[in-house]
Amino acid sequence: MKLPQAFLEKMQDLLGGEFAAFLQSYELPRAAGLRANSLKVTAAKLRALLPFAVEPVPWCPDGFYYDDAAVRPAKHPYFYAGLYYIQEPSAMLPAQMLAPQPGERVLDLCAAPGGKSVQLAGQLARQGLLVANDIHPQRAKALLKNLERCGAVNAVVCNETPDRLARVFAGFFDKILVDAPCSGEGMFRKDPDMVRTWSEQAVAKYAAWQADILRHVPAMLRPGGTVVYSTCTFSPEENEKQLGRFLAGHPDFALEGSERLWPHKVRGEGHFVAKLVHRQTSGDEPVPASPRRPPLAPAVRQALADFARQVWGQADAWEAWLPEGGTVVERAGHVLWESAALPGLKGLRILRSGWLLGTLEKGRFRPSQALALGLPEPAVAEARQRCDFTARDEAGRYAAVRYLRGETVQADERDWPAGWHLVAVDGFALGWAKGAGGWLKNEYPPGWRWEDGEEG
Ligand SMILES: C[S@@+](CC[C@H](N)C(=O)[O-])C[C@H]1O[C@@H](n2cnc3c(N)ncnc32)[C@H](O)[C@@H]1O
Repeated sequence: MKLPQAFLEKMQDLLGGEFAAFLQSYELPRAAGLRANSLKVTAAKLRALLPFAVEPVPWCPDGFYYDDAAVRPAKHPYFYAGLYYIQEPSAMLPAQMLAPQPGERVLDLCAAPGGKSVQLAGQLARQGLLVANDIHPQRAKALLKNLERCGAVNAVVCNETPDRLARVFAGFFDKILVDAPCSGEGMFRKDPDMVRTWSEQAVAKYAAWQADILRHVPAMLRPGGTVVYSTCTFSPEENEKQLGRFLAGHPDFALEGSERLWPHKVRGEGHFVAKLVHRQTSGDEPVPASPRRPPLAPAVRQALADFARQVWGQADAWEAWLPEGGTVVERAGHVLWESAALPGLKGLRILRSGWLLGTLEKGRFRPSQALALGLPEPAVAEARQRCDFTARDEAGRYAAVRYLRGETVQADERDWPAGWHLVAVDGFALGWAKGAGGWLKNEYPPGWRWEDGEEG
């Protein structure tokens, strides 16, 4: 790989005697990883389920290496069921260092496409609140889909600038992750395009962007809160020097620790991660008040009850799936569960304010893809109207892939009752199908489908 001369000179200065080993790491294949989604499966269970070999990532208990020359984990029904997220192993460290606890309020400020957001949602275990934001509109859409696929029910997805977020979320978050845009020097092996766009001016430009993003972080943190700052680059201007300037301007913060992951020392790409804690100097400040949410209209409750009776045989089954600490609201035909902790979001660009359960069509409830993928395990197991696939044998796996492609549902030949059926693979929800005339109609949404032309 041809690397820019100015980059090599900088790295030689930075690494001294280790420079030769660092250069040699560019001759080695990059490390590929995936992480068990703890909202759906434990790492041990995933390892037992996967039809290919994986090895543990030392710094992340849910993380695994796989051989990307031999397997394509994104082409498996379990990926579509959200059992794992494909993530570069070093990128698993920032959320580990932030270590949110269930019930906390967490902001992922630069979140798309969402690897770390999904990890944070797993750590929160359906309790508390995750606000996942990205400034780029298309990337924010990808973030939403990844969070939905992984069943992150307590996540709010925004497409905002940090300063506009800070106006709404003053003193709100227990923990904030700033996975900053950067010059990507640590990704040269994974993404050779980053080499082409690298220049010393680019490093300076990113350093200025990062400072501008960091500037708004203290205002959103509660007194005594924690911030993790991470990049996938080596340049001190974007890492230690960046934080040095931040700390000089914010004496109420302290650096609790930092780590550099070097590709010649670990099985992973280059990363920098630092943890900053706010030294509580004043009492807790009041967090923004949540707006009162009107009670759900009786007609909406009835529509939910009719749907729940159809799928689970019980009208109140829907209340059991909901996470604690929130309410169901209806907005312009969209039925959502929202966290009670959420302040008023007026004026912000919000892609999703909570868990989209479904929509109302002519007074009837139509379940969303996010509902299927966010259902807790018992709700999947207890669904009476359910169509099961298995990925444990080739024929079953092929039938599941056909469903994911949006083709005719290849279910066993029984007389399928009318109404909604939850579709699952080996006990994990994939989506919905609808019974009509004894058959099942495929309701897997077009934007989620297994792409044509790809093997099953
Ligand atoms: C390194 S990537 C984030 C990767 C992500 N955390 C993950 O794990 O998938 C940086 C992201 O920051 C976003 N970004 C850039 N400037 C931003 C800003 N001022 N505010 C919020 N997001 C920003 C970019 O669109 C990009 O998606």
